[in-house]
Amino acid sequence: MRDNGSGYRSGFVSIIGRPNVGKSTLLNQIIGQKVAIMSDKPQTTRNKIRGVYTTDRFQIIFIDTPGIHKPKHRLGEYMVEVALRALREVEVVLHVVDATEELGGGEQYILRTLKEIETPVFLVINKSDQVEASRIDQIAAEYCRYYDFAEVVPISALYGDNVPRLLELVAEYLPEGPQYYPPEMVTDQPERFVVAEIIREKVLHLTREEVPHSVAVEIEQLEERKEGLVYIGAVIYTERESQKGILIGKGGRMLKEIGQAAREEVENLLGSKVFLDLWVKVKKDWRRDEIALRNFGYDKRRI
Ligand SMILES: Nc1nc2c(ncn2[C@@H]2O[C@H](COP(=O)(O)OP(=O)(O)OP(=O)(O)O)[C@@H](O)[C@H]2O)c(=O)[nH]1
Repeated sequence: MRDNGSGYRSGFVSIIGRPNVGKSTLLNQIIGQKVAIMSDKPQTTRNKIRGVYTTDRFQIIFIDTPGIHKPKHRLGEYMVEVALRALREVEVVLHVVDATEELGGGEQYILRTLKEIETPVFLVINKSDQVEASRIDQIAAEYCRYYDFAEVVPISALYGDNVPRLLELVAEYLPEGPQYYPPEMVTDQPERFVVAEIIREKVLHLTREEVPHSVAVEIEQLEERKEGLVYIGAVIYTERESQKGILIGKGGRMLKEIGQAAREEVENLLGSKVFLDLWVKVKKDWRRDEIALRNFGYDKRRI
């Protein structure tokens, strides 16, 4: 770890934006490996650090902060407050918008709410590969009518266009600080954890209602069996027998679908063929069980 005073800069950055604007794609482009899990269901991410980007001059730690959504009920208002508090604690907020979408009411709500924080907010206009260059200026002007952005940066998260420039700009806003994490570390989530998250993501995508949030995944084994083939033994835990039934599905169809989708993605992550051995077990009320929570990686002491 470097000391203060060396000119080294470091700090925490949050990526926010409406669903589907490309937040996960951006993070993956920056970190260069799949670390963020993508899902269309809220509260997918339970762990805080999503990625670390290190150079010899600066280190940016991307952390997860809840997004701002128009509250539909009292709890919603509370959640907006939680989100704002989190955004006040970072050095820079990257507000990602989709260049192919019109600036709608949901977006205006976010921009109004952001006025309650002092943190510098960048307008990151994503999917610039999809529109004419002249359109970018129009979009920038439209958004800047609602909010005084610290910087406006058009990018293509998918192709990486202008992403290095974005990172350099972020670095200018970071205070002098230590290198919190070793340079080779891109996430505080070990490989097993990322694999477990991928499986959990598939469960979230493919199941409904009460099942998703009662699920935890444990990787019991992850080892290279022979050249280019990795064996992974994983258990999906649920809280009730009925949920187990849903996860397995008729004739095992659901479990097969989950396994297939997860396997393809894990193969991309690990860069090798994968044999994914997936099991479903019931661990009654695991969410209220401290030891089970710790075993699944939700350790309060590490947060
Ligand atoms: N053409 C183009 N497509 C992009 C770009 N960035 C993201 N996408 C696509 O947009 C879709 C949504 O991207 P995600 O990264 O999942 O979006 P997100 O904001 O993380 O979405 P949520 O997890 O729902 O909040 C995906 O199909 C991406 O491939 C881009 O720069 N150009």
